[in-house]
Amino acid sequence: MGKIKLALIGCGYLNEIVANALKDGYLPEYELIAVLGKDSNRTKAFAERHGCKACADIDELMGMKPDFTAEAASVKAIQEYSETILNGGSNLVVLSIGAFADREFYERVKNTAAQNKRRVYIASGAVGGFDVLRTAALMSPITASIGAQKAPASLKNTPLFTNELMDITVPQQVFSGTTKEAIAILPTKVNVAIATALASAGPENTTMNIKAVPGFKGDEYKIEIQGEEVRAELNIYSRTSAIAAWSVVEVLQNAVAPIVF
Ligand SMILES: NC(=O)C1=CN([C@@H]2O[C@H](COP(=O)(O)OP(=O)(O)OC[C@H]3O[C@@H](n4cnc5c(N)ncnc54)[C@H](OP(=O)(O)O)[C@@H]3O)[C@@H](O)[C@H]2O)C=CC1
Ligand SMILES: O=C([O-])CC(=O)C(=O)O
Repeated sequence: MGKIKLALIGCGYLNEIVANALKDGYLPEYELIAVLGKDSNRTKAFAERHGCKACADIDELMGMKPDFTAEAASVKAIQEYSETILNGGSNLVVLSIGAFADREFYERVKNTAAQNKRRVYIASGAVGGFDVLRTAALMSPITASIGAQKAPASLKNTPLFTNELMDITVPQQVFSGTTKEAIAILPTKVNVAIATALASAGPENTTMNIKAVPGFKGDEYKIEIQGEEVRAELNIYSRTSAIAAWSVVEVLQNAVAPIVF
């Protein structure tokens, strides 16, 4: 039997890790066939490094008939391409989960996947524990929250950044609200919050707070849920966002594994 055809959307930091993991033998069932980026030179360079086709647009990518398409690009990419990917007969692995904060879009993508007998896989990204969140939410209504610690500099080029943040000497809360409000202002920083919310109390009902912590390196998330019988607290620290790429590798392994987690 031939290998499962994998296409990638995004040719940046995370998909470089995914493509290297494939090269290093973590995904022996798959072959990388194509990549779609934004900048054509970067896309071509990535394709050359990894021995696959550089595609200029989503139609060219889908023309390669991928079985799985893994996204590490942007919320906009998921908004623009998801339905084309599913209608084209590919499963979809998503990291820019923030796109699904929009209920109507989420339902549309869900229906498109079902109609095409394909699946959308929500990668655990920089957090995890979605199994326990989903299980608890089945048993009773739950409350859910996610707290994030980030370095002040990591908030640059976002509405939460002020120059004063670079001089703080104690942690400072910079955001408090719902996960839906958080992703609207931080589309590249809190996809984890929407993934957590979709697995628990929903984007409108899951609360989020973000603290800027001086001298902090990496990201730390604390997820807390409370149901009638189940309480869970999950703390996930990652020094870099590489964990998100490896979570895609884990999804791809799980999708073809005889024993499924
Ligand atoms: N769920 C999670 O836990 C996490 C999710 N993420 C998400 O993953 C995304 C990728 O992260 P990372 O690899 O570090 O980012 P990079 O900026 O390194 O790479 C992003 C890549 O996607 C490409 N891209 C962006 N928009 C589009 C588009 N519309 N169509 C095609 N290609 C596109 C970029 O192209 P170009 O180079 O031309 O700009 C670039 O190649 C982030 O934007 C973030 O939203 C990140 C970390 C954790
Ligand atoms: O890397 C992280 O910690 C999380 C992130 O960017 C996201 O959720 O979009």
